[in-house]
Amino acid sequence: MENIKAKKKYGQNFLIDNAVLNGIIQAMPNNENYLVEIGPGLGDLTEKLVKYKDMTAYEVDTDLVSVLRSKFKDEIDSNKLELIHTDVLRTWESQKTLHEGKYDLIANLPYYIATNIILRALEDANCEHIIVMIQKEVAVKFTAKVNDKEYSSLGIISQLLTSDSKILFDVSPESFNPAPKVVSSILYLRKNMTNSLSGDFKKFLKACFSQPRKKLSKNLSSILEKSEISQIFNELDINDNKRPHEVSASLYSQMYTKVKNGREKSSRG
Ligand SMILES: C[S@@+](CC[C@H](N)C(=O)[O-])C[C@H]1O[C@@H](n2cnc3c(N)ncnc32)[C@H](O)[C@@H]1O
Repeated sequence: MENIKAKKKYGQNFLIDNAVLNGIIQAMPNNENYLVEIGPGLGDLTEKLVKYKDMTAYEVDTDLVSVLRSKFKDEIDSNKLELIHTDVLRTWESQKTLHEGKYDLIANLPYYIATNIILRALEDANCEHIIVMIQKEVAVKFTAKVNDKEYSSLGIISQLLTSDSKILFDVSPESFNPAPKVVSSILYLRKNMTNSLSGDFKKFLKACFSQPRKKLSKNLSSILEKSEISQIFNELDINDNKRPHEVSASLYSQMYTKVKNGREKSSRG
């Protein structure tokens, strides 16, 4: 390693397993989309990706950016690689998308903000595929289906915004330097480009799962009157005994629409 000490605060666990790097390359969708990488690190994945497509890489660490600038001088000079030195979450805050045009996100993500990055990518209208290495535990949540014990708001959001979600393969800690404490997985999400989340849907889900083992109706009582809950459950044929993980993503979406419509009606008087 180029005399660079991994920084914990930036979630730096460098991938050193060539078989895993090749596995990620094989998972790349065969399309005309542009490529975005978050956290190129020492550039081992970048080196393989840039052979296939022009791309942009976002890196927050000043020391790594200078290593990358010299390692990829030719690719940067020929505009095959655009290297942006920034906190990628700031870019999303200021411009809503990481690339003007359809793109796929491929990355070994910094785990301390992995969930946040995936949620931003799911809501970025230009991002079509998300193929990222993250903690297995988080990957399982994004792919969980109704009645799975890991099914929560992440699985619901993922189901509503994607047409395919799966774990491609697991990666053991020894494939990294330094080795993380947990097993990792490559998560694959293909977005349904016509769907989006409305208004405060994420806040609504937070209330629904505030106490995951309690009944959904109990959790909803923190934001709705008892009579509203009964009416909505009746209309959607939801049994009052259901726990939050026993209700489908589509029903959550329909429930939210009813809550929102009810609120709009009452504010109109
Ligand atoms: C798990 S390492 C992956 C490094 C490299 N891609 C690899 O596979 O070996 C995560 C990378 O994300 C970078 N990073 C952490 N937080 C970031 C942020 N907010 N914005 C952009 N990059 C970030 C880290 O500096 C690090 O290079």
